[in-house]
Amino acid sequence: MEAMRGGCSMSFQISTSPGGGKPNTHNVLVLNKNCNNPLINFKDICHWKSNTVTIRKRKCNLIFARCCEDKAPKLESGKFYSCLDGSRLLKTNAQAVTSLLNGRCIFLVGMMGSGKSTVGKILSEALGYSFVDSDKYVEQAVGGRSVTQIFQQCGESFFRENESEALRKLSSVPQQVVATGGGAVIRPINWKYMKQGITVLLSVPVDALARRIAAVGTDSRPLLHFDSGDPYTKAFMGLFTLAKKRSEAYANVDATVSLLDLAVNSGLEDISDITPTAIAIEVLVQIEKYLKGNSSSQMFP
Ligand SMILES: Nc1ncnc2c1ncn2[C@@H]1O[C@H](COP(=O)(O)OP(=O)(O)OP(=O)(O)O)[C@@H](O)[C@H]1O
Ligand SMILES: O=C(O)C1=C[C@@H](O)[C@@H](O)[C@H](O)C1
Repeated sequence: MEAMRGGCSMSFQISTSPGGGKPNTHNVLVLNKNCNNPLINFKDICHWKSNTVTIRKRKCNLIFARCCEDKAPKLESGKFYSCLDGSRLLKTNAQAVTSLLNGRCIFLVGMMGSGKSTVGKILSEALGYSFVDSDKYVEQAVGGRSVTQIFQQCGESFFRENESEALRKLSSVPQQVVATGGGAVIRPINWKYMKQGITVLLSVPVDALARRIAAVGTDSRPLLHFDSGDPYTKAFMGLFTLAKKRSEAYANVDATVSLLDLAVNSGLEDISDITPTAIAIEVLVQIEKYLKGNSSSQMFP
């Protein structure tokens, strides 16, 4: 029992059934993390066993404990990301993926507001990569005009030409995380450029996208400019139509991070409870899965 004292900040109920033939006891998995906020009162534990295991290349002390029924912690299983120290987990995952990437870029794709820039910045920092926002790259390339101004003054096809040119140039530079524009997926030539690296889709339900965009307004999103409706309705209507049109194009990605799946697997009811760091970690997990299952991983380019 001394080994646990001053130890566990995180605990996990892995079984709600009575444990090991002892009535009124529950099996509990405790992750020992050297902090002074135990979720289980040690006097409630009637039996325990400790084991060191490696989870995603990180050594953890797992303690399988059995405690009285009404004293079992009320946490649901699967809350790894919210419980573990996110930034350390991010670093560990980034280290594992860096060597597999061999300098290849990551192209984050997804609808407007899906979090490509927010998550991309976190990822780039963890990997020691540069971060580039393709919309901002285009804005600079055409003399500092905003995306909205480009759409209004020169039309969408002019913007798309410049977007393709930006992706062509970006695809020849190693070690970058690129947040692509939401519509980058619609031109086949862009896939040729993006496939020089690893493409990852951030899949977010339209309702959540509309809420995020409505919170900051639709001014900077020319494809969501409608005459009538409140900001949420305008955003929802436009995003719904675009998402439907683009669903096949988005399916070309190498890996997908679905916020709905992530919420379910983490035991969260609301996807807005998933932090950008947790999403960045999941991007790395999915990239690792993709690269390990893909024997054609080569050195950049
Ligand atoms: N995980 C998240 N939870 C809640 N809000 C988020 C999350 N990620 C991003 N946001 C918010 O959503 C909005 C859009 O995020 P961001 O700019 O990163 O998306 P994007 O995919 O790069 O958009 P665009 O393609 O239009 O540039 C921002 O206000 C951001 O703060
Ligand atoms: O979804 C889209 O087509 C767009 C998304 C933005 O990132 C910008 O690239 C532009 O507003 C168009």
